[in-house]
Amino acid sequence: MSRVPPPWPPVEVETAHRHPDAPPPGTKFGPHYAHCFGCGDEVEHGLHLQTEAGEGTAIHAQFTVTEAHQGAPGLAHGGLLACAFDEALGVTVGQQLRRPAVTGRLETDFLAPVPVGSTLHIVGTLDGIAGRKVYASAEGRLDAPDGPLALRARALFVIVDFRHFVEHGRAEDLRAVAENPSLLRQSRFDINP
Ligand SMILES: CCCCCCCCCCCCCC(=O)SCCNC(=O)CCNC(=O)[C@H](O)C(C)(C)COP(=O)(O)OP(=O)(O)OC[C@H]1O[C@@H](n2cnc3c(N)ncnc32)[C@H](O)[C@@H]1OP(=O)(O)O
Repeated sequence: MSRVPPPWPPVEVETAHRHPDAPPPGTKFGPHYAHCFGCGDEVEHGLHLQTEAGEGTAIHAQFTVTEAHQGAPGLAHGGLLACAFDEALGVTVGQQLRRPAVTGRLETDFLAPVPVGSTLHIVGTLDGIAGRKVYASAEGRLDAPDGPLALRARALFVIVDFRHFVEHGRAEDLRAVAENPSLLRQSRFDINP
């Protein structure tokens, strides 16, 4: 079977520039929502993905695979690894463009097994923008920023209005955030960037 992926981005795009207010390289982001499975600090067995701004549109992310993340004995579950890329790419789009966006499509190439105890180092970047469609991709390496390549991912994010979250979120969770806004750990996006 050929491992040559189809052309990327799949449509004609404009260059995606980092927003003038995007945090400078080296800025650590911390979780965006306490109960986010990808980064939340109140999710006991979540990924606790750590993210930091890189150069240009890059975001650097990492997480350590624990026993709670297994699929096969001693190996990370593939869906959890895809989740880490969804989160890392979501932060790439959200922080570098300063626009709310959701994943429309995510594809992942699993190139090498990822054992429990290893730390996955992910770098995500923006690849282009076409209207509301934002294309981004990432690579994940084992145990060091220049370690063996274990995964690649490509994603389409679709820019949405904030109403998306209010209209679709479960009422009791929205209420909990309204009562305790610090559950959203980061300041809101510019609505009109
Ligand atoms: C302060 C800063 C804080 C930062 C914090 C960051 C936190 C980040 C946390 C991250 C957490 C992790 C992130 C998460 O977990 S996000 C959660 C997971 N994702 C979702 O729940 C999204 C569910 N889907 C939807 O809500 C809708 O389908 C959306 C909104 C995506 C589009 O519905 P909408 O009705 O609005 O628009 P549209 O249908 O006209 O589509 C628009 C365009 O897009 C194209 N299209 C759509 N889908 C696909 C597809 N599959 N393949 C190819 N193309 C696709 C479509 O053809 C069209 O193109 P065109 O016809 O215009 O050419």
